[in-house]
Amino acid sequence: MSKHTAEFLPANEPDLKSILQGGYNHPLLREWQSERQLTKNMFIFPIFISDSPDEETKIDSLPNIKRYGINKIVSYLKPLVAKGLKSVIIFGVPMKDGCKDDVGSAADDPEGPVIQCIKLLRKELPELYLMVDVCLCEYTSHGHCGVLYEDGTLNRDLSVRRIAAVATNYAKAGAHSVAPSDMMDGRIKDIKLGLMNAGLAHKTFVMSYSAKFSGNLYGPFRDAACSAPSSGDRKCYQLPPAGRGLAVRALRRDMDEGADGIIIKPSTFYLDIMRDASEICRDLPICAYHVSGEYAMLHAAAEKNVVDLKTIAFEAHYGFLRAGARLIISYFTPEFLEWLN
Ligand SMILES: NCC(=O)CCC(=O)O
Ligand SMILES: [Zn+2]
Ligand SMILES: [Zn+2]
Repeated sequence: MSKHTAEFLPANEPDLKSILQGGYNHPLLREWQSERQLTKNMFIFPIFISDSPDEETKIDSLPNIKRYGINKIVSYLKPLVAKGLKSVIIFGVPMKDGCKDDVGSAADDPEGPVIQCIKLLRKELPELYLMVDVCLCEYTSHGHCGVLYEDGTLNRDLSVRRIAAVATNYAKAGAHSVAPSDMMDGRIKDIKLGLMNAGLAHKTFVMSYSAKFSGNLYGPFRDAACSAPSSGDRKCYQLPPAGRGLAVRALRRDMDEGADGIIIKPSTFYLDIMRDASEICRDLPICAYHVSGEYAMLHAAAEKNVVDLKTIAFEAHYGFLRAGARLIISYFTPEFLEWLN
């Protein structure tokens, strides 16, 4: 061996698997290393529609997000659609005095904000895919997600019947997809039956919030939707945060009842459940819901210069893809429509 080549040889036996950096030293390589990229069509944007037609109100705890009235929503969404927004999830916020009752009649009031919004957006933005959240909490006087017995516990049968009726009425009004977030046992089956009876099952996507955990991350949403329960909490129907086994059972059940897609909510704190869902429900699209509290925390950290907002948002959302999600409900949607250009 010449003096010249010897200096290029490692002193010891080379470990050919030890060097990884050659695989990601260039920006293009870093893209090649991600199994999947974020794309605009994965994003579903939550919107809040109230029953005061001209409303446009900032929500202090939910940065950059406003509650809109029916006269304001089209002009807000139109530029986003032009930038590539494909889909929204609609939340109704009835605020008029006396509009809430014990069965949540305002949810599917033909003159109420949700039905009016569905009809308006179908007409004015026909290319936009409309998913509608189905729950009773925004519309009931007690603020719970179902119908209650007199002792305040949940009447499952009445709740599920009511929720199936609401979902069917949204589909009749033109919703492409209904997304029950109430967590009542057995509602997917009843919603599917309701849609079948109405002749709408073949064109309505049932997106189940299968694994929705109770916890401390929904505060800003409750400010936006005015939907905090007036007494008690939601721990008897939303899943306990440490209950992985319950989540697995809920995933299996909703899939067996005919769900077309599955939501895991919240997202960053529940990536293991997202991975479980992508394995258990591997034939269904899995959707991560990056909820209001997660979004607000990232904003708060960015304001304190603890993180860079864009970098941390990409990092969080890449996590969902890695865990197996194909869709993302995110308040960052307008930003990603810019960032993904
Ligand atoms: N059904 C929607 C929620 O309950 C809350 C979502 C959020 O906190 O963004
Ligand atoms: Zn609810
Ligand atoms: Zn909800």
